[in-house]
Amino acid sequence: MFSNKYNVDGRLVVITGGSQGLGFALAKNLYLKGANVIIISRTKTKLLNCVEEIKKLSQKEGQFVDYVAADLSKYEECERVYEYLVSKKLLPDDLICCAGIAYPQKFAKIPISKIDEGIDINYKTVVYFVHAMLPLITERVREQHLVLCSSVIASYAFYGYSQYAPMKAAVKAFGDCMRHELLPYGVNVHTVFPGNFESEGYAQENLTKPALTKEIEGASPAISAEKCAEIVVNSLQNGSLYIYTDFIGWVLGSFSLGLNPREWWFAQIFLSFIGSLVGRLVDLYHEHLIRRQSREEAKQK
Ligand SMILES: NC(=O)C1=CN([C@@H]2O[C@H](COP(=O)(O)OP(=O)(O)OC[C@H]3O[C@@H](n4cnc5c(N)ncnc54)[C@H](OP(=O)(O)O)[C@@H]3O)[C@@H](O)[C@H]2O)C=CC1
Ligand SMILES: CCCCCCCCCCCCCCCC(=O)[C@@H](N)CO
Repeated sequence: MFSNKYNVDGRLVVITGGSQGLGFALAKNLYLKGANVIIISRTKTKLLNCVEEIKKLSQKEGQFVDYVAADLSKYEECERVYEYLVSKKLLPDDLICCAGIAYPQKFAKIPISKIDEGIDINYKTVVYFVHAMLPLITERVREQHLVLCSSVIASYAFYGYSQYAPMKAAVKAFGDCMRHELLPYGVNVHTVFPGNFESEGYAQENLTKPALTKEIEGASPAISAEKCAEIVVNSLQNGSLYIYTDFIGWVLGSFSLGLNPREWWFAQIFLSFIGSLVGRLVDLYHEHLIRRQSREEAKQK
């Protein structure tokens, strides 16, 4: 119906988790390309600093940047964002959901509060926020982009990510449902499957991340948040529905194609064949690492 390409200039983009990491990098990237942006997160002081920094990148007269401080894991706060937009007569063109958190640790060592936090921040901020925004999204048929942040972990869940991987798989599934349901309204639903990138959240998660988890995910060296944002925006401009930010993420996504959106048809189909042949061997290698570690731990006792 509408082009699935993304023309940034003059659009109004609302970014959740926009006060740091990927969300903030995306806000700066899009603002530099002429978009108007509204960033949302819980901490007002951080948001105020971000707005000041973004303003310095202004490209033209009247370009707009604003913030809303809200905890989007609470539905009333999502409704407050909706009311703010309506009261200011702001109709977003695009929504980017970046809020997320990981607490990598052996499951037995994860307090229930961290499991709740994983559900709240990775999942509820997405479904509650999109639900509250629906009246604006479905108001009339027009080109819109809904961008959800999942993770490579949704293609391959492994040791240490029990608090996080299920939520990112849920975000992927939610995006797939929305791609169908919002199609009649001109909404392109894009799901991002980032590999590791540097951010405040990434630094925090590394404090609890087991050595084995670090070893397995070493295949995805952290890139800068700015680089990650640039890849995401380029992919949006190319019309990609599933967006990968590094090679290993693209390979793992190709290994699990199923009925998913795909590009480079032959390359990805070839890889999905390779994946069905050798994928289990990769996992068996990781099982070997786990057994080796538990033997070493047993020796030390
Ligand atoms: N960094 C990485 O290696 C990877 C990250 N990802 C995903 O990419 C996304 C961005 O990651 P990253 O930049 O590292 O994240 P950060 O942890 O650095 O930033 C998270 C942002 O979300 C906001 N936020 C947290 N909770 C809420 C809430 N309840 N309501 C509103 N805003 C909230 C935070 O601000 P405040 O605390 O003030 O609310 C902050 O702005 C996340 O979804 C993450 O899971 C995926 C793959 C790899
Ligand atoms: C031939 C194929 C070999 C495959 C080897 C498997 C390697 C797995 C790499 C997965 C990297 C996961 C990065 C995302 C982590 C994330 O989301 C957190 N950092 C959250 O912030």
